[in-house]
Amino acid sequence: MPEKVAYLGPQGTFTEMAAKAVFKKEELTPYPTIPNCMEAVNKEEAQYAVVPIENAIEGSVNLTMDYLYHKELLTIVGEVTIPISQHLMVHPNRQDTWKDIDVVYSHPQAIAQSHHFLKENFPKAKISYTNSTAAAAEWIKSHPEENAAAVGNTLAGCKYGLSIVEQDVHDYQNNHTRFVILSQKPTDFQAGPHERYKTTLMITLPSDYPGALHQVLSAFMWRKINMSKIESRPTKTGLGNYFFIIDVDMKMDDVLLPGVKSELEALGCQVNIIGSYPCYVVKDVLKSCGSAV
Ligand SMILES: O=C(O)C(=O)C[C@]1(C(=O)O)C=C[C@@H](O)C=C1
Repeated sequence: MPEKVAYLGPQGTFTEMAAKAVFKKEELTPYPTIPNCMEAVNKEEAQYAVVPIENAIEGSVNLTMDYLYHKELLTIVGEVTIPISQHLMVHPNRQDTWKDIDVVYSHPQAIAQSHHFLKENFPKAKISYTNSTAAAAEWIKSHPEENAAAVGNTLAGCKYGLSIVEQDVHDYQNNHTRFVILSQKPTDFQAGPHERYKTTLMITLPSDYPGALHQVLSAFMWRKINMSKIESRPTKTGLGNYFFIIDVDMKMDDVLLPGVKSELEALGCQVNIIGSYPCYVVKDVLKSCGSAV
């Protein structure tokens, strides 16, 4: 039976590009928001969800992090990293007058990645946030009367018949986003050759005391486990209360990571291992229409 995969839509998002790298096109179903994608898996409407988790310029996608911790107890079964190029796109009617636009639509991550470009070129334009870059492109297509542009990718430009008037408007090169594949239960997800394995832990400290974080880190350090990411997020229970998200460069094993977990639990920490998964890296994404539409 084919899988059903919920991804942040509509068609033409970066998330769709990431999802297509590991799933068949027919398996993909767009959902309007990141929480909707995650809920779809929890309600068993879909077996998997693909959602963004971190961008190289703007950092973590907090909505995904927070939903994983506070709302939807899902497992990360895979990761896909793709290159990100943001373009400025207008309705074809505005191809020659785009320099006069007074509204720019896009997802907050895309706007933040293109902040300097927008400030330099459209200092007076109003910024209007959408649930995704493709939602911005779809809006421009259906509102030719608006003097507006969208920031998004080539796939969306092609799908919604927009004119790309300025390419690569993101402020820093080497722009990449990591996406996670989520499922209800750990599964042995495989989609061809992967680059490496990672394991993600969410750790809540019992209370704030001197050296607490140092103790947590030392449980990894003396076992020589390499961390590829550590980040704190508020537990939403009061100022100064955080949980930590830690990615380590290894597959779940029977000795080292269970050892870390018991050591930290003995210190009063709450430790959730939210996935041990293969990481896929996509080198090239769509650069011109052709197969996109
Ligand atoms: O809006 C999209 O196209 C998305 O897939 C979301 C998203 C994100 O949330 O980071 C994905 C990649 C880009 O960094 C910009 C936006």
